[in-house]
Amino acid sequence: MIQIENLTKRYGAFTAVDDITFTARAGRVTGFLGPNGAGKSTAMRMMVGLTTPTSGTATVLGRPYRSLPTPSRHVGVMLDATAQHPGRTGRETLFLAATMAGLGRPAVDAAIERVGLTTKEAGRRVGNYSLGMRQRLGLAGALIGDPRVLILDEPANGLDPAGIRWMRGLLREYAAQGGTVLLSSHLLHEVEQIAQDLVMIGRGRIVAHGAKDELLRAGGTIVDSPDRARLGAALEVAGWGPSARPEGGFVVAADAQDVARLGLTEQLLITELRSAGGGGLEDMFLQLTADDAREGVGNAA
Ligand SMILES: Nc1ncnc2c1ncn2[C@@H]1O[C@H](COP(=O)(O)OP(=O)(O)OP(=O)(O)O)[C@@H](O)[C@H]1O
Repeated sequence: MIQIENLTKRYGAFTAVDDITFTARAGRVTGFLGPNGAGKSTAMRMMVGLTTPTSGTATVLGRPYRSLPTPSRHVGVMLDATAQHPGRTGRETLFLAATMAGLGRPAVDAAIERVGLTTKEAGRRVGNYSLGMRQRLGLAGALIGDPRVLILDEPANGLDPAGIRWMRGLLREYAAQGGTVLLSSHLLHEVEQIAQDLVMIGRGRIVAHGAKDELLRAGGTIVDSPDRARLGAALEVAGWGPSARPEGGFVVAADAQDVARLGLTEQLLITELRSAGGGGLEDMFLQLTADDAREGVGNAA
């Protein structure tokens, strides 16, 4: 479990992370989502003791990361997959990580196998790796000590669709066995498929968090009928704040079942009824972060 309480980081007058509080639970994959510059990396660096918070606390398995004995046996961390030494082979890189964790060659072999690098690839210099291979190597490094918590900054970056599917399987299985996974991304659809819980951050602040399914439901329901005028009026009366979609029909803040029931009572033929789903969440995400996207602005000098 990772517990973040009122965590804040200021650089001079600029607040990179602004009083965030959330918990990433064991047995779940938590997606940490936000546009570029939202404060995800800064928050993650504070979680693993690389950046000192201005105020607030971050604990992993009930303790500050820095006070964990042999941290990599408890928490697997991948913050920047491009930071690995280009002159070392993948195997050498992992051997160093294993040694620091007090482990030997079998742990290296197991990690290489777990992330699907071939023996030949593991023997190549990291400088010649593709970004996707570096991500796999980074993940192998994070997993080497068989930790109960994983903290991964943009782990899907550079992976092709097959690679993303593979990683999704690996992380879901890891969580299903009781592990805690916190992973960041600026791409909603990437996280949406992996995570069960979401924490959305914009301009250093949490703008929404909770179970993904609940947030998706909050994205609303799409409904349409050949008698749109009457449908619109009925939805309005029901108080579900219908908004007309350019492609036809309405998005409403209600469950599909409630909307279907309304159709029945009002004797309206419903020809489309579905969750706004990922689209709804994407809209919500963009709306929530629209004022907060800070691409190229607000950085402390
Ligand atoms: N050492 C620092 N000094 C000053 N500003 C910093 C420092 N580190 C980060 N920042 C600023 O804090 C803000 C948040 O950065 P951070 O890297 O945490 O965002 P992010 O959400 O991880 O973004 P991305 O998706 O682009 O990686 C940015 O505006 C960044 O420029």
